[in-house]
Amino acid sequence: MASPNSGVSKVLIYLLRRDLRVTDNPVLDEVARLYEGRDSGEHISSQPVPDFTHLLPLYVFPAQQVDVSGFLHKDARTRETGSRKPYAPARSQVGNFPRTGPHRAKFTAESVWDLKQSFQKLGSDLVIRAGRLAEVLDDMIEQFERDDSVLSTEDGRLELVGVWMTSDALPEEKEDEAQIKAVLENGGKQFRLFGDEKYFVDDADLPYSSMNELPDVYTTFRKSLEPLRSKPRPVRAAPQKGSLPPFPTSTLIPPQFAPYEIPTTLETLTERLLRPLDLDSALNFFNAAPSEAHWVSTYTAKQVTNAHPLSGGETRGQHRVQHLLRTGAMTLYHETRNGLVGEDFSTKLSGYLAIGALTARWVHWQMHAFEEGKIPASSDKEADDDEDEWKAAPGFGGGESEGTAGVRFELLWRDYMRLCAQKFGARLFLLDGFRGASARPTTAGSESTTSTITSPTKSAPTKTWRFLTEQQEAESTSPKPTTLPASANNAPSFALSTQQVLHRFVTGTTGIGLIDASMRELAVTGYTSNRARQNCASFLSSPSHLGVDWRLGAEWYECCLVDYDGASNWGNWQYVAGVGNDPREGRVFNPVKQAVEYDGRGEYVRAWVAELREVRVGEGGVEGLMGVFQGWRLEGEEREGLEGVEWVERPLVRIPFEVARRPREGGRRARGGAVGRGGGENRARGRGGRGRGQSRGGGGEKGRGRGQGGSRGSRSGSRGVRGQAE
Ligand SMILES: Cc1cc2nc3c(=O)[nH]c(=O)nc-3n(C[C@H](O)[C@H](O)[C@H](O)COP(=O)(O)OP(=O)(O)OC[C@H]3O[C@@H](n4cnc5c(N)ncnc54)[C@H](O)[C@@H]3O)c2cc1C
Repeated sequence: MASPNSGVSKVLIYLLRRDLRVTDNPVLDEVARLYEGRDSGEHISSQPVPDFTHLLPLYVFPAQQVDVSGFLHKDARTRETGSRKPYAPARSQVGNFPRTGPHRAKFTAESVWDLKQSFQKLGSDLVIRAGRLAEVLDDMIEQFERDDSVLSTEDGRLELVGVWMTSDALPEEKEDEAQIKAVLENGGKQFRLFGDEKYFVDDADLPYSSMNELPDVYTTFRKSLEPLRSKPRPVRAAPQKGSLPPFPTSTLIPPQFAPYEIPTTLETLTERLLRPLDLDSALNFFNAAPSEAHWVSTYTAKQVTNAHPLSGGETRGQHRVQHLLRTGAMTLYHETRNGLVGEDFSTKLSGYLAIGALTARWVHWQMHAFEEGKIPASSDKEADDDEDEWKAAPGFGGGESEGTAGVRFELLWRDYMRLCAQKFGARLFLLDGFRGASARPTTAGSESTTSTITSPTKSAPTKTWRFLTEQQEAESTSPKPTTLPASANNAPSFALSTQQVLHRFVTGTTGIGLIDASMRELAVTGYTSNRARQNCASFLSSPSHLGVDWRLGAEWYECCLVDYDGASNWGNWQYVAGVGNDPREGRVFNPVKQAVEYDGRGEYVRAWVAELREVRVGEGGVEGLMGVFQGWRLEGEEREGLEGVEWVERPLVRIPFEVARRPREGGRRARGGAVGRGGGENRARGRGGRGRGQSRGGGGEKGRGRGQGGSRGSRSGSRGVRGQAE
């Protein structure tokens, strides 16, 4: 190792993307190991070690994914190298939506800032830039190397020795990696890609010699890895103060290239990111967000709150895990996970996992410690380790519970989605999905799987889609309907363009309560539950409902979700749209039946569809809620004040659905459930049936481990429900 004081600082850049953490971080672990001269013989790679004296952690807001126009300098100055043309706004391909909406922009800013503070606590720092990744690095190298650079001062000079970064499974990120590699290697610098270790099972422990062997069915994949509790590798320790090489003299670090400038506080960073993202004016129904003043319920005093009020960052993510364990929410997860209202019905860890602020195996080991009766160690010293409180937590020291096992089960879904993305490459984004008969074999991006990928075992059934533009329609080979399906709509003369249908879908004005509640919640908070996501995805894509090109839904989710993760989002959309890895053909969610089962008091729908809050549902139980679940069914006095409301008068779809009385002792009825005739995806499995060996889907089956109707299911007792499809 060269001495830090030799005048020339040999700089290694650690370029961070979706690995925004210091704990359980393979790159930092390796850097610290080399810097400290530790050699346990466990080096991550056999590549030559560059001679570095300083570490420069770098995060770049990627201009193709995030609109960076808010960073434009108001008097864009021109440097000698010439000012660059500003980047075009980052928009999605099919629907032209902003690729990163306000919720994730804010969450990302918080995560980046938290990381910066963590590096500062370690005696280092994080440099923030904006642009295309390879261009930012290219510019930095050029600045480093110019002899006449204003950066070469009596303080010394920086010399870049290499760039290390974590690999990613998606094609766009792979392209970035290839471009960065080319830039580095042209300049004679080292480029090193580390495995992405934020997942549950390490790549090296998968029982496949190539991605071609990855099963097309999740259950088969899961079974090949059971028992899940024994699968994750140990976490890598967080670096300690002094264990990382020093941060280079900041005056020597090349500035952000023109015409952009980088804000210097979290507040301004967030403000600049949000500046171009004016979702509110596009969706001016936002005043429909639940507020206590509007919340009227004769059934419950529970107030509806934002289900995802969480801020970004590793520190907050670690707190969240500790909170879930300490309150028993993780232990009870199997009972609550299909909830729709509240903060703790599910873990809400997805945002932290997506951005790499937490790793799935870190979550596993926290649960493991808890299960073994040990207070999980947190790197956050502020956490209050009140021993008595921990000991009183449900499940503490009780071994693996149904709840913690359920969380492991879900975390593995995330692994599976990512491996599918790796296996099928760009097919993740194709209309006919993984199953696409028309898709050409793709070369997977992974270095370990460069072989040509064959089609999955099942080909895509022929589907009809409504497209947004004539051009998209012309480019597609599938048959296209021109109006909404008359049978479902029940109003054949009512023909809207796809654009109008899509607008009503994303603004939560379809006329189907569960869908509208979820789409409004998504736009307002950046989160909606898995149950609601499945229903919305099915409703948009199914030919018996809207039959719209599912990629538009996936893109809208990409825009809005705080927890957007390319593989999980597009993989789940494919799954529900019937072009992905769902082994069952033609499954359709009936959002009215689902509302009856999972929102049996109408709390969720009435929280988010403010127009329905005043509707009196009487004592009619589920029957009385039919007008909440489909506004057009409101009659007489119930309809007062809603005359002329477009989605009440002319819903996009009318779903025939009746509530049938059943003798109490007769039909099959699950705990708290409203179900007489069970729909396929929600069949009762009883408390104990956590579902090992049961088939369920990423976008689909979530009924395991809880009665049909779920912990928040209808309390309608002796009533059964009948409806179309499921
Ligand atoms: C149409 C659709 C789109 C989706 N888009 C995304 C997305 O962009 N990002 C994302 O993280 N999840 C996505 N999911 C999966 C799932 O809905 C979310 O992970 C979950 O709702 C997040 O809430 P949670 O953290 O409380 O989940 P929990 O129920 O607490 O689950 C724990 C963790 O397991 C993982 N997980 C759970 N279910 C799935 C699943 N089906 N697929 C992959 N991972 C899963 C998540 O990391 C989650 O944080 C999508 C699902 C559907 C049906």
